[in-house]
Amino acid sequence: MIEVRKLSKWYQVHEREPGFIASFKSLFHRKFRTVKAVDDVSFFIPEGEIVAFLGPNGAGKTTTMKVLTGLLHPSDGEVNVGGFVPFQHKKEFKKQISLVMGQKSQLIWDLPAAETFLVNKVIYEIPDQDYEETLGDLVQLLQLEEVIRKPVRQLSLGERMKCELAAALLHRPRIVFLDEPTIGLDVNMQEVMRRFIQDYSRKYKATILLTSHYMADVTALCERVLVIGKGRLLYDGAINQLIDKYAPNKRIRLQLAKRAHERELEDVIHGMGTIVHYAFPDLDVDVPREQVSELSARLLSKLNVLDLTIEDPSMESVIAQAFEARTEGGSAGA
Ligand SMILES: Nc1ncnc2c1ncn2[C@@H]1O[C@H](COP(=O)(O)OP(=O)(O)OP(=O)(O)O)[C@@H](O)[C@H]1O
Repeated sequence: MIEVRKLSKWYQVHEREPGFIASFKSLFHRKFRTVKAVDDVSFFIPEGEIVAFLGPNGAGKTTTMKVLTGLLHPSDGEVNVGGFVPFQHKKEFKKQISLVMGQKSQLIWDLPAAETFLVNKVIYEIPDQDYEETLGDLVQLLQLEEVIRKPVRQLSLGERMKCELAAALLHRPRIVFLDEPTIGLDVNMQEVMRRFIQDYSRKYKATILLTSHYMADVTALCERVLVIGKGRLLYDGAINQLIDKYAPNKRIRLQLAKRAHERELEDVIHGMGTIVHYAFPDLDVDVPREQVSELSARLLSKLNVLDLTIEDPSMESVIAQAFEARTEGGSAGA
């Protein structure tokens, strides 16, 4: 469904030195530098799969998505999306895909979202009956009855993002690219979006490639992840294996009611975890995932605890570990 073979995308960046004279000279002698945003990347995503595309800032995720949606021409390599070559801009191709960018809006700011929906109906030539049916579904699933009648500028970020998704999915694309769809949303709204993305993929057998900096999005939606760093594909495989390999621990954070000596704490932890921070009343302990419940129970029974929370490592730290391991000489793939 999405086939990427040895894709590279380079940008030519104009190098300008600071200062007026240097700027003036650069009008006549332009210096360029090549940025390899995507470098020899290959992967295949079959129909109906939701895959996360992860990597630190500037890794090349958005550039890859732009090539896959036909917004950019590849510098090298081949790309096939749903049977089409994206940069040929075939009308049929546009009807099959959608790109949602959490930080960019396609909605018309001063009008209600319902008006943008009508514009999209015309652009994508959606038949009346399909339009009514899909719109009804989207409005119901995303609880948009009231929201789509207000001017977009009056909407909250969460309401606007729901409308962005609805606008992008009205033509029922079979392949959806989601660039940070939950960015800036509160925890409840992130959950609503995740459930919706999952339902949409199931209902329409849609293939989804998504980027997100939130670990919860990735673990809830995807079994497979692609990790990219400095334009190179570092990992392509199961998220569980990525986490087992690069994030084997969880962090238990405690607030103690009574001061305890560090030696006493070590006795309670009993080699099951490692104290990473202790400044009364706060205590942080890293523990292998499989021992989280046993150690939590032990800490609660042996210490005077006011509060206990269990945290996953951030996606950034998992990726940073994968990146370090790869630059020390690993290879992409589980
Ligand atoms: N239009 C452009 N001209 C020149 N360089 C660009 C352009 N767009 C992106 N780049 C560079 O290409 C590299 C990859 O950028 P890209 O936006 O694809 O990364 P990303 O993984 O999506 O990052 P983020 O998570 O910050 O969105 C970066 O070094 C960026 O500065």
